[in-house]
Amino acid sequence: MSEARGEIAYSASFFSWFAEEGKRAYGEIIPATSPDKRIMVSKRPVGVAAAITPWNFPSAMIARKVAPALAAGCSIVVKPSELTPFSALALAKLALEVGIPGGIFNVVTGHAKTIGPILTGHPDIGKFSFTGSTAIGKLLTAQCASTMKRVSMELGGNAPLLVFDDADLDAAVEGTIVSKFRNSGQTCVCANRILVQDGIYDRFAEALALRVSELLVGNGLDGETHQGPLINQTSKAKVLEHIQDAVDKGGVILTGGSPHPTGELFVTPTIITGANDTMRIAHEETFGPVAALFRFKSEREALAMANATRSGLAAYAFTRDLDRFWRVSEGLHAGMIGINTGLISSEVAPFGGVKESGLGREGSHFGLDEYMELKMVCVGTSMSS
Ligand SMILES: NC(=O)c1ccc[n+]([C@@H]2O[C@H](COP(=O)([O-])OP(=O)(O)OC[C@H]3O[C@@H](n4cnc5c(N)ncnc54)[C@H](O)[C@@H]3O)[C@@H](O)[C@H]2O)c1
Ligand SMILES: O=CCCC(=O)O
Repeated sequence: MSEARGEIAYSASFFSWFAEEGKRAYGEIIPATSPDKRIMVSKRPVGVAAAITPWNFPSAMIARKVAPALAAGCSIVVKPSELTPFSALALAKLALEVGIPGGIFNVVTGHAKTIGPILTGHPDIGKFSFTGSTAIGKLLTAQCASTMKRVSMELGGNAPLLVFDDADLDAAVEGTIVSKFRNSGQTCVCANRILVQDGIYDRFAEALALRVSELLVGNGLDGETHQGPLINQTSKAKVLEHIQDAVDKGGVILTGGSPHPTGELFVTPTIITGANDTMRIAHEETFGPVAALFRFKSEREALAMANATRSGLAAYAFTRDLDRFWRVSEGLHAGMIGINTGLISSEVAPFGGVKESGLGREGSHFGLDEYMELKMVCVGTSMSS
């Protein structure tokens, strides 16, 4: 319940922010190369936008697209995940109630493979924005090519979280909990690989395992609960497979490691030490409450391990060394870097990835540009200055 309340406040923040930012969609006057010309650039709405969104954060992932689309002057059609259609319908109903005219914010629920090609292939749709898995993102990007739509892709991650010997241990433990266990490990920016330097590894593992074993797993409607269920059986099976695979390849479970008795979709928050590169958890997004701890010796080795992935959404590092902060934040290949924090998302900051984690940004003034085109007007004039 507390996560859900947080998500709704987060969703609302995008509407407030973009409602203001729409006022600042300024163009430019550019000095021309000859005295008898004037050059004006304005920002225009890209036209009808379409979006397909995932089940995790079923309101916020829609708000991050609809708010800038409306601020830019676009109407939008959203197809939410079939697992969470009601959040989208509730948002559309609220839009009507606050006076947004019918037909501006539209929701279509139904069969993804039927609706998808219409949204990606319709010539009257100027912009397609997707949040979801990398595999589906690639498919939909290819579909958009036929009409050369503007595309935004917010895709999967495999975030590294680096803990250096000089880190504040308590801050690193708390930051890891926030990053790894938010929404029971089901966020695209969740730390997926925890890389810990040799000198602090054992102390960090012990302190993290203690804190994680104290997390309260239970019915999400109980106010005190920290960890709720996974979305479905497929997701739970994948999480348990990652745990088993890690154990088979030499990993040691410090806490958790099994389903949780609360209900059939629950997994006990898990810490695994001795993680290595042969494990599935090193290469695949786990999307569940499992933290695998890899060991490294040098900063150079840590950066090489962190960047050895085709994903590039978020990355985190815990250090108190100022020079290291600069080297690491510049050396990590990700669209978003958290230094000494596990929580990086907000409506004012650009959210998005590099490499196969996607294209484009949501939030901030960059997020508004995703729904606007530049139009240049070059004017001939008899005035020479
Ligand atoms: N980068 C981000 O901002 C961000 C945010 C949230 C989630 N994600 C990613 O989303 C994934 C989890 O969400 P998911 O399981 O819903 O992802 P998913 O890719 O399975 O589904 C996302 C959406 O695509 C639709 N879809 C599936 N197949 C389709 C097809 N063939 N044609 C058209 N639409 C299709 C689904 O119905 C759903 O609405 C994770 O990989 C996570 O990292 C990324
Ligand atoms: O799951 C991805 C979105 C979570 C966030 O906005 O921080």
